[in-house]
Amino acid sequence: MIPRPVRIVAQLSAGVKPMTDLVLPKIDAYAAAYSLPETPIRRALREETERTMEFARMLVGPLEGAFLHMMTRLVQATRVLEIGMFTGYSALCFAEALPDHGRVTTCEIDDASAAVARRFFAQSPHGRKVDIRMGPALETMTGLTAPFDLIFIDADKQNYVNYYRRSMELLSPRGVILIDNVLWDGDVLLEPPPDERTAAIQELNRVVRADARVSAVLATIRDGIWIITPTPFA
Ligand SMILES: C[S@@+](CC[C@H](N)C(=O)[O-])C[C@H]1O[C@@H](n2cnc3c(N)ncnc32)[C@H](O)[C@@H]1O
Repeated sequence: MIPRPVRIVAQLSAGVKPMTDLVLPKIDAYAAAYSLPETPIRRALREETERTMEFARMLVGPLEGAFLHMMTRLVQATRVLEIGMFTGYSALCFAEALPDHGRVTTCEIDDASAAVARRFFAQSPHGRKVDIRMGPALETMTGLTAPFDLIFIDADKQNYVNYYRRSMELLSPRGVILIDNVLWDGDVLLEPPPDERTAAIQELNRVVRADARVSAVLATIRDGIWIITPTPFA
């Protein structure tokens, strides 16, 4: 068990900060209400996370969760890689969308978060599809073999460019990379960047924009999500 101060530093390094809402909460709630519904087990996980965990806002929530579920189906994924599991909400979104033989490999460094995730995965018929890899995600990614159909990057911002580069090596030719928080609460507009994490996200956005191997859309869902396919813009 990682001691609590270390755990807090780990979570802070994931890039938590008090978010304002780029999208009005009532608009987000409206969009979520008209989208794929949140399953009862995910709702219970979200509510427990909000009650018991610091930085519960790291969890993607119902609307982005519906988006992740839809993307998993659109690319007909069987192998999903997630960088940054937290209490397992987004991992469950993927698992629920995968066929029976599908698998989510998810990376996490915080034992307390993983303990919550394991408890909820055990209650879900889809939980057996989730393979948790504890430890620094870059090290885990080094040991993984391609191809993954969908890769979701949602961990420490300072490593975003490294995660993106390794993801491009692991991605299936028909796959998609999704990267979360790439508007960083609007701070991507600030020049000079106020801190290292903002600078890291600005750098990632420049790297993706300049990458001639991919087509990419920076979608303004929640805190901004890159949708990237390994197909050059013709
Ligand atoms: C934004 S949260 C993930 C939220 C999750 N995707 C969800 O929607 O429920 C980021 C997570 O990444 C983890 N993390 C931070 N640095 C990491 C690293 N180097 N390797 C693996 N996990 C890391 C943190 O402990 C945290 O739980």
